[in-house]
Order: sequence, then structure tokens, then C-alpha cells
Amino acid sequence: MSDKNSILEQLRGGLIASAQAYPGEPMRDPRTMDQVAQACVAGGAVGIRAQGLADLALINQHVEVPVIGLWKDGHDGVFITPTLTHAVAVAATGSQVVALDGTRRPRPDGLSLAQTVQGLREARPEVLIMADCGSADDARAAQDAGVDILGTTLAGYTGERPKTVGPDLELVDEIQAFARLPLVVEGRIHTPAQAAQAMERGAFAVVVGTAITHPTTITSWFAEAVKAGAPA
Ligand SMILES: CC(=O)N[C@H](C=O)[C@@H](O)[C@H](O)[C@H](O)COP(=O)(O)O
Repeated sequence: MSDKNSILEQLRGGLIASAQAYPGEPMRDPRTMDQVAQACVAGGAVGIRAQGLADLALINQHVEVPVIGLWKDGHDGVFITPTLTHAVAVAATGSQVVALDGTRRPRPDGLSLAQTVQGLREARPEVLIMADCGSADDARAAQDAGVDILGTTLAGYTGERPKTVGPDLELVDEIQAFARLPLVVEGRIHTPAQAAQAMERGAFAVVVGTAITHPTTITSWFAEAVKAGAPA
């Protein structure tokens, strides 16, 4: 089995925990994200998804499971590993999978997704490439562009799909109808039941971020529920 196949086999059928803190947040510290990642592995995560070169360098030293690395630059338009330069830098952190924007939108360096994939293959042939897609058309184009893994990461964030409560399972069905590649279901999986549903719909693996690793959001869910339940 090639190294790439063995990475995929490690991820197959499992939970990937995404450990990310956002700019300005108290947990935005590579050591914190590294500890969170290790805690997730202890709980059964078969892979870690994380962002930023410093976080990735540290996490890659300390976890044995495959790491899906990305570099978020900005927050509008194409911001998940937006250019070939970003992708090569992520690969250099030792991450076995590089996640990049897998939409059909213009990229800041003017390269197409296919050119980005080709450039990354030339620079770093050892990494798997995951396309973060926002629609079935994105997924089809990403598959044609030569990526290794499709993800529903950007469903509900690019204007092509509604922002569903919970994962966009309709999109999962649409992509499964033509996908020849592993489909990772990611985005707004907030409960174990939703994670199981995604697997039942044929997901290769699921990524859960917020509901596992973002205490500010989780706390707000509870705070609102408590407030709603309190007698007037
Ligand atoms: C849209 C976007 O920027 N998604 C990011 C991609 O890496 C992360 O902010 C998400 O936390 C991740 O996709 C996991 O999703 P959720 O946190 O909903 O479980």
C-alpha cells in the first residue's frame, strides 16, 4: 500500500476533529491548539484538521494520526489555502493532507484549481489534496482538477447552497451520485447523531470542528438554552 493509500485507510470511516481558534480569540495559540488536538486523538479522532503554519508544525510533532492542514488567509472570498504558495507552505509543515479552497471562484494568484493541484504535486508529491467545496458543481470540477479528497466544507458559505441547520446532507447525496473520490462531510455537524447520519449517507469520514473544539460557541448554545428555560 502506498503511503497515500495508507493515510486514506487511517481516515476511512472515522472522525476527524478540527482544532481551530479564530483571530483575536483567547485560544488562538499554537500550544493550545496542539493540546486540543492531542485531547481529541485521546478521545478517538482518527485525524486532525488544523490551520496555520505554527499550529500545524507543532501538532505534527505530537500526534500520530494524519493531519489535514490548511492556512486561512483573510475571511472573504477564497481564503482557505488560497494560493499555490500557501499550499506548498502547508505541505512543508509535515501535514499529510493539504486542504485548499475547492470552489470555482477566481483565486488570488490567478491560477486555476487544476494548475494549483499540478503545482502542489510537483513541489510536494507526497501529500494528499483535499478540495473544500461549496456545491456539487465545485466537487465535480475539483474531481476533474485531480484532487484526492472532496469535502463539503464550504457548503452554505459561498452563496451556492443554503446554510442548512446541521450538515448539508442533500449535497452529500448529490455529490455521491458522481463522486469517484472519497467524500469527507464537514460543516455544521453539531451532534453525534448528525455525524452518524453523514456516515449512513456514504461519507468516507466526517470532520467536526465547532461542536468539539470551540468552547465559546458551545457555551453560547448552553447559555441560550438555559436562558430560554428559566422561569420568566
Ligand atoms: C467555512 C469555514 O471556514 N470552515 C473552516 C474550515 O476549516 C472551519 O472554520 C470549520 O470549523 C470547519 O470546517 C469545521 O466545521 P464546523 O466547525 O462547522 O464543524
